[in-house]
Amino acid sequence: MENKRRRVFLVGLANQKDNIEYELEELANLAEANHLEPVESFTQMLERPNPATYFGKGKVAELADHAKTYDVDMIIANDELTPSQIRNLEQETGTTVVDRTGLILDIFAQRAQTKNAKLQVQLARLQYQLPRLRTSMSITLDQQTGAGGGGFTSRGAGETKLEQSRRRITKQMVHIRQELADIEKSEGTRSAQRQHNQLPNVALVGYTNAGKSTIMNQLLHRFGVGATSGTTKQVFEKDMLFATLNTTVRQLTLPDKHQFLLSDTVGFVSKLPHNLIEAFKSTLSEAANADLLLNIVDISDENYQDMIHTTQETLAQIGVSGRPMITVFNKADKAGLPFPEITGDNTITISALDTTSQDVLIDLIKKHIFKNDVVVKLHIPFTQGNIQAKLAANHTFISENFDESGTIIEVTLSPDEAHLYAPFII
Ligand SMILES: Nc1nc2c(ncn2[C@@H]2O[C@H](COP(=O)(O)OP(=O)(O)OP(=O)(O)O)[C@@H](O)[C@H]2O)c(=O)[nH]1
Ligand SMILES: [Mg+2]
Repeated sequence: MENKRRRVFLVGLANQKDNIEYELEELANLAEANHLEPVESFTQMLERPNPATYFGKGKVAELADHAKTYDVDMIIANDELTPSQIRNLEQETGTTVVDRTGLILDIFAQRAQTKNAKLQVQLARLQYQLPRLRTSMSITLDQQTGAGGGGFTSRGAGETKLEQSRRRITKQMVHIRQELADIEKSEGTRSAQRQHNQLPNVALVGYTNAGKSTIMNQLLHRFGVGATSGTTKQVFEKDMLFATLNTTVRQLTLPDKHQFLLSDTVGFVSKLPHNLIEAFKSTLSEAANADLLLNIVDISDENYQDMIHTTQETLAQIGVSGRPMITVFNKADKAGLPFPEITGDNTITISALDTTSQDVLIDLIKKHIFKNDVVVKLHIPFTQGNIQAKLAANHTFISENFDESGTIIEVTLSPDEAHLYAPFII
């Protein structure tokens, strides 16, 4: 019976503000990503969670009944619960209770590949576990076996043992923070180099599974380092939640020699755990520092409006606000919508795999990041051939003529470059 998936009951509170149907659908997807089988859901209209039992008193009894009727192995709550809410609910229902945060942390733990991502997830998990050491029947979901219970069952442990566990976890957290700081130091150097490079920075952000990595790969394939020889390194893309956990930054060079940096980032989901956001802050700084955000939206998903809302909320949570943004409605092929199509200044509908879509997207990106570029005429004396060579390496000239003392070049420059070459402008 090793492959039998555990049956879970999804429970949540509905209020005026949130769209509970969508959130429960999301929760079901998260559960499935964790190899669990959602069998039923249960909601209560309640503006605020009951501090002791999450649901109101009468509802808890009803929930206990339902849990028996449906013979579930686990109850999953749509919000992050306090340690005592988990304990009380488990007592009254006789069933293991896991919350949304625990579920998301477990998915992240499964997905983490790089050392950085592994450390970040581990830190977030430890932070989550620390106040819950004694409270849950089973905090970790054992992915391999799909069996109930896991590493952190310290219920009934003596006080000293609990103290020991707390101390061990705190020590581990200090250690991980140190390791992360070391990694960041070396990466910080890299990003400082990039800043020196002064290339515009464009970041792909958005809901998980929207197609961010696919777009990144398509553009890398055409304009990335090694594109001409077909040796571009690709990022991981897959039809699953949270395929990407670490940020990848790459340089793109367009046929007109314009260059910019493109970064692929971790996807969002509503109520992304606070601990994860904290742990992933340095990873997400790429988006925070971007000159332009591309908000990738899966237009073929009927909940796409909620997903846009989730992305906006998460960006605000990580402190990204007021950045120029293009909304990219992706997967138009799947949605049966015409593509590519531009609406206004900053909305575009595309299919990631379609070359024309990619071209139109690139043009729109260029309009934003190179909008302050100016066309100038330069007179470069023959004695300064090195300057002309440098310009030619990074620009396509609009025109090139000669007089008796030098070359007259018409070219598009960024404001910084225009400043740099000011002595030659005629
Ligand atoms: N039909 C269709 N499928 C697409 C398109 N773009 C991406 N996909 C598919 O959508 C799935 C998810 O794509 P990813 O690029 O991994 O999505 P992501 O936004 O990077 O997801 P996370 O890393 O989990 O946040 C993959 O199976 C892609 O092949 C598209 O334009 N049309
Ligand atoms: Mg991805």
